Amino acid sequence: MTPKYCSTLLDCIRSGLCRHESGVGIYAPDPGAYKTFAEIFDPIIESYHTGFKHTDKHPATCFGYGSDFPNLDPEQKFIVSTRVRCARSVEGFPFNPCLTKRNYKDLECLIKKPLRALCNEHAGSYHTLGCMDSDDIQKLVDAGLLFKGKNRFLKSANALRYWPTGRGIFINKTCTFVIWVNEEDHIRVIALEKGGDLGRVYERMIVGVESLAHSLKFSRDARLGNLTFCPTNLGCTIRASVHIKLPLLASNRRNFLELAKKHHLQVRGTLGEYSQALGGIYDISNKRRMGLTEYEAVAEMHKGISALIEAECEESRKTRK
Ligand SMILES: Nc1ncnc2c1ncn2[C@@H]1O[C@H](COP(=O)(O)OP(=O)(O)OP(=O)(O)O)[C@@H](O)[C@H]1O
Ligand SMILES: NC(=[NH2+])NCCC[C@H](N)C(=O)O
Repeated sequence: MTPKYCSTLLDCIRSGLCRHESGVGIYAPDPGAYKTFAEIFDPIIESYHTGFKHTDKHPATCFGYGSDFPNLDPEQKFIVSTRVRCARSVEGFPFNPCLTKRNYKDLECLIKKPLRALCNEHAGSYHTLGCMDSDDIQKLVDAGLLFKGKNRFLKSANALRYWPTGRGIFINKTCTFVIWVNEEDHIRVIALEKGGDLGRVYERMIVGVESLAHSLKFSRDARLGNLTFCPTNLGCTIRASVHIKLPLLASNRRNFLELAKKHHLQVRGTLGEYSQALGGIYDISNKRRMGLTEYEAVAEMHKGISALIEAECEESRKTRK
């Protein structure tokens, strides 16, 4: 059992036991679980975040500068939109399965406070899920701005208790910066926009998460980096993605996935994890988040997406010959 919250191994693996289609199938009910059940978590972490061994230590935070990343698709031929997100947990609170109704309310209150101080392009408003109109919720979900409520993996992990208590979304005026509260993680900081200007989107996310860090203390482990509910999000927690059309490359699915894997990229469908590609639009992002700084994770994605675009252009040259 974990020291403070008495979480058991069953609490960790419940989602994998219930959902055999799981890719990972394990969550940490509280931060202590990563140490108490290291024997089961470490090999999973090592296999997901290729290259991060159980003897490795995650590096210190280094965001670097977005301006180092040139627009991935200046002619707007391939990329529909770009999004970068990171996750944070508030120190002193466990993760979803151990949170009480009171904890959810307290967390929401704590997180809401610094949001009022966000200014300029980050300025916006917070909406608590329980007070939102169902049509408005659906519109935000359809626009890819809000989490889908009933995620079967989260449900089987006991992570949807007291829903919608304490859950909510902060949105800026241009819908290019959002913060999710108490969904899978306590906090998800997300920046997104149309086109392929990864540097600009990343910079917007950095300013957002750094503003929150002025007033909130995040859970961090000396070896694992930022602590998150799912082991796939530990470390720098960054997922930098593009919605992209690569019709020639994607027509040979095996080669497409192999090339993506070579660049440590993950391919998802248009509507997120476990969805299908609609109209040939894929969600492609960096896969690993441990053993790399934030900057290195974004750089890995930038390099990989550039390589995929180059391969698509090469296919196009071949078909023209
Ligand atoms: N590049 C992108 N442009 C626009 N929308 C995006 C992009 N990438 C992801 N999205 C949208 O973000 C939403 C959330 O996606 P998804 O749940 O797959 O990933 P996530 O929020 O990063 O978290 P997790 O990896 O924990 O699932 C979806 O609606 C998806 O369509
Ligand atoms: N959103 C996430 N944490 N995704 C990664 C894992 C999702 C799910 N638990 C699985 O094992 O497939």
